[in-house]
Amino acid sequence: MNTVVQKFTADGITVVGGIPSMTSSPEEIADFAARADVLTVNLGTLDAERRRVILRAVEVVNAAGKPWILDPVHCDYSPSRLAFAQELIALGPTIVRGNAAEMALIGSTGPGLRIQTGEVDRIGSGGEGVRVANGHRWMAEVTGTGCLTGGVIAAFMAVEPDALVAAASALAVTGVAAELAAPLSRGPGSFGVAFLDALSAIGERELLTHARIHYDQD
Ligand SMILES: Nc1ncnc2c1ncn2[C@@H]1O[C@H](COP(=O)(O)OP(=O)(O)O)[C@@H](O)[C@H]1O
Ligand SMILES: Cc1ncsc1CCOP(=O)(O)O
Ligand SMILES: [Mg+2]
Repeated sequence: MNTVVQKFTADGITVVGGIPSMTSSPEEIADFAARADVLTVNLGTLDAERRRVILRAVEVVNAAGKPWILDPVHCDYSPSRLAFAQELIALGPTIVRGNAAEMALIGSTGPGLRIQTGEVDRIGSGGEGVRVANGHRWMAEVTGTGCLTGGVIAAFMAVEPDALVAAASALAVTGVAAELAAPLSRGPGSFGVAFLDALSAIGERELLTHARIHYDQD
């Protein structure tokens, strides 16, 4: 996980019932990855040590056959980061999630499920896939909503083996939480707090009435 939005992302995972750990030390990463149900690899504040730690974590979860998600944060600003993201994609992430600018450069995600978030989230590529149309524009004005969304998808992957179902559910839950939080907020600052409150309180009734999930087929 990057160093910028660790707390916000950890809170998002916690309120949906997960147990987050932002571990990045070489001495500990193998033990934490071995214990985890799912790994999130977030490239937001990449450095030489983080690269080594990420490769070790991926090695451990791949050997155990556990799912992992890659967030290629800001790979559109650095050829070196983009190359590392491609190196990781060759190692077989279950999901790659990024914003439109990042995913435009990432291109193919191989067998990994591709997710492009934005005003409408697009899960899958080609003719078949799912669109989730929930969310609020203030999500784009709070740093870390993409990272948090990736963390919530990871939490759902820990309990739902079908990556597409896990991702569509997680994106609907975060998007509906944002829609419920916005009318209670004065702007992006209070929205960030209200969003965590809504995410912790959201239930079946809110989802059934607000979720906008569309399934596209060729
Ligand atoms: N204009 C928007 N309207 C509704 N939801 C949005 C909007 N922009 C982003 N989101 C939501 O915010 C979250 C982060 O998406 P995005 O901004 O694409 O990622 P990142 O923060 O990595 O750039 C996603 O859950 C997405 O659905
Ligand atoms: C600003 C920033 N710089 C390095 S990581 C990061 C957070 C990015 O978060 P998000 O992509 O979810 O807005
Ligand atoms: Mg991002």
